[in-house]
Amino acid sequence: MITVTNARKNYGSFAALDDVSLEIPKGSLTALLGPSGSGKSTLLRSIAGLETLDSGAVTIQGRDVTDEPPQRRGIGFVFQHYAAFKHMTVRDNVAFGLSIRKRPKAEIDTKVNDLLEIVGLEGFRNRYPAQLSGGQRQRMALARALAVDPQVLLLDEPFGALDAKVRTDLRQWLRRLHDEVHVTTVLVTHDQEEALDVADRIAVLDKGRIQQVGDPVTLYERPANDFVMSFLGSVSRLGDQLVRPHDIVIERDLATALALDADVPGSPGVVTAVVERVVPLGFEVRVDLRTEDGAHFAAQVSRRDAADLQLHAGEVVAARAIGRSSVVETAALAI
Ligand SMILES: Nc1ncnc2c1ncn2[C@@H]1O[C@H](COP(=O)(O)OP(=O)(O)OP(=O)(O)O)[C@@H](O)[C@H]1O
Repeated sequence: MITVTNARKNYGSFAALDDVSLEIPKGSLTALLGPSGSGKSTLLRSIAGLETLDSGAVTIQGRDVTDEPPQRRGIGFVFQHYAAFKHMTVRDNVAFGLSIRKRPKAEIDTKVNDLLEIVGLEGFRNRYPAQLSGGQRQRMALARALAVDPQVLLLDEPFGALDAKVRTDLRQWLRRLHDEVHVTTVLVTHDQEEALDVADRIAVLDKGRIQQVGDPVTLYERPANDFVMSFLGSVSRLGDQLVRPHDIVIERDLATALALDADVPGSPGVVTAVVERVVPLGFEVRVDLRTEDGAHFAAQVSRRDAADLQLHAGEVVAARAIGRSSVVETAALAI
């Protein structure tokens, strides 16, 4: 387990970490998720010992490491842009940490072979970093970080510089790797889909503060505040409520919508709006809407519902939200 207690870090008068406390369970894959400048990297680097906290404490597996240098914290670190030794082969790059610790050659060979297999680079051991793709370089970086059996693996946007397809492949690969090696892993990302996809737990940061910590389902279904809700997925604003575009049911009968609305306590009520666009998104259809007072929002419905409803631009609809994180229903009124 990693604990961070009351961590503060200021740059001048700017608080990059503003009293952050966090527990990262042993063996978990925890994502630090937040927008640019929210303090994710500062928090990760403080766990690594690459930043010194102004106040607060960090423990790793029960040991207070607040005043320990990075090399004594038992961590492996992978950055967005991996600084590989260009003149060394993949094998030597992965072996580096073991070689400087003067491990016996046979042990190094076995370990490096195992790691290259785990990261799927067995056939690349004699190549140089320049002869690898970006994704392969990041996998080499992970093998190198894992070589010294770290207690904790810290990843700062490790796939941030890669294109979308490689990113998606690598995050699924990282999840499988984690299930295999079980090393406590902390992943910094600004990509909510990446966090929801790979992490067991997500800590959402904004303005140097933790907004919520929980498993992906809890954060998505029961966000602690509007910031978390908006950051973890698209939202529509209906009246003064935030709702997920998915949580919208469209009917063509306004009277039914009003009757349903009356049954739901806490509903923000029926909002009438004009359909602006009907956008096919593959499995689903997004319906862009505009309320009478000019506010834009979107509903997302299944292709089948969209086909049944035969919605067209220009029609007046009535949107109904029954709760910020529960089902929202929209009734359409043909004109
Ligand atoms: N060495 C520094 N000197 C001054 N300000 C800094 C320094 N390092 C970080 N900051 C500031 O602290 C804030 C938090 O930075 P941090 O890198 O932790 O954010 P982040 O959430 O990781 O953002 P990003 O996703 O853009 O990397 C930012 O506003 C940044 O400008």
